[in-house]
Amino acid sequence: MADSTLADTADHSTAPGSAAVPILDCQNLSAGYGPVRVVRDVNFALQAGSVLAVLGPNGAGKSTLMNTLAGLLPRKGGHVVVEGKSLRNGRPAEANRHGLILVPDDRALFTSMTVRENLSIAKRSGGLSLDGAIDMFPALGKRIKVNAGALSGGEQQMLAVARALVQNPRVLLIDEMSMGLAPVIVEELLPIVRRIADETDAVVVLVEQHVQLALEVADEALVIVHGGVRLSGPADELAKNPELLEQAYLGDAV
Ligand SMILES: Nc1ncnc2c1ncn2[C@@H]1O[C@H](COP(=O)(O)OP(=O)(O)OP(=O)(O)O)[C@@H](O)[C@H]1O
Repeated sequence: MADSTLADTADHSTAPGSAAVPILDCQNLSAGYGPVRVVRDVNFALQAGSVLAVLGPNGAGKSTLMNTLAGLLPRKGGHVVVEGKSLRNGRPAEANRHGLILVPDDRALFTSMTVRENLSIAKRSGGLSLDGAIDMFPALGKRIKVNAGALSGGEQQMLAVARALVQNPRVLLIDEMSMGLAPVIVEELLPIVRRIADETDAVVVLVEQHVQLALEVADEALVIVHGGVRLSGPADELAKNPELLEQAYLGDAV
C-alpha cells in the first residue's frame, strides 16, 4: 500500500501532449491561517468522472483543504490546476468560474427562499436543468415550493448538492455531506455522488466521516492526519484494509 500512494503515482504534468489532462490537479498544496500552516504538501490528480474521498480525524485539516481548493482561503504553497489552467491564489470567483463548486458543511442555503428559487438563482448555462437536478433528488420535487429553512436536514443537503449541479461543476467539492444526518439518509445520499461523477463527468472531492460508505462510492482516497497525507490509494484497496486505516487515523498514538 505504501508503494501505491496517490501522491506517488499521480501524474502532475499538465503539459500539452500529456495523455489526459486531469480535471483537477492539486500540486504540493499547503494551507492554513495567518502564520500557521495546517495542511502540508497535498498532491493528487483526478481524471473526469472520478471521486476522491478525503478522510481523517476531526481537526486534521480537511475543511481547510476544501476551502483552499475553492480559493476561499489563500494557499501557503503549491498550485491548483483545473483542466490545465493554473488558478491564481485566493480568488474564489475565478475558481468558481472555472467550475470549482463548493458545497460547504453549513450548506449555505437561502433559507427564506423556496427550493425552486434556490435552484433558479444558482442556475448557469451548461449546468443541469432544474428538472435534471430534481431527477437526481426526486424527494426535492415534492418540496419545490417549500422554503429551504423548512426542509429536513437530508432535504437541505440534497438541495445544497442540487444547487451545485445546476452551476455546471467540473469539480464538485462536498464537505461533510452527512453532517447531522441519520445513517439511513447518508446511505441514500452517498451513492448519488457516484451517479453525479458517472453522469456529469465532473470530479467529486468528498470529505466524509462515514469512512466505509465513502470508500464504497470513491475511486481514490486519502487520509489526512495533522495536516499531512498519512495514507492514500485506490478506495477499494483501502476498504479491504480497515486495520491500515485505523493505524493511519491513530497515527503516532499506536
Ligand atoms: N478560521 C480558523 N482560524 C484558525 N484556525 C483554524 C480555523 N479554522 C480551522 N482552524 C484550525 O485548523 C485545523 C484544521 O481544521 P479543519 O476544520 O480544516 O479540520 P477538519 O479536518 O475539517 O476537522 P472536522 O472534521 O472537525 O471538520 C484545526 O486545528 C482548526 O482548529
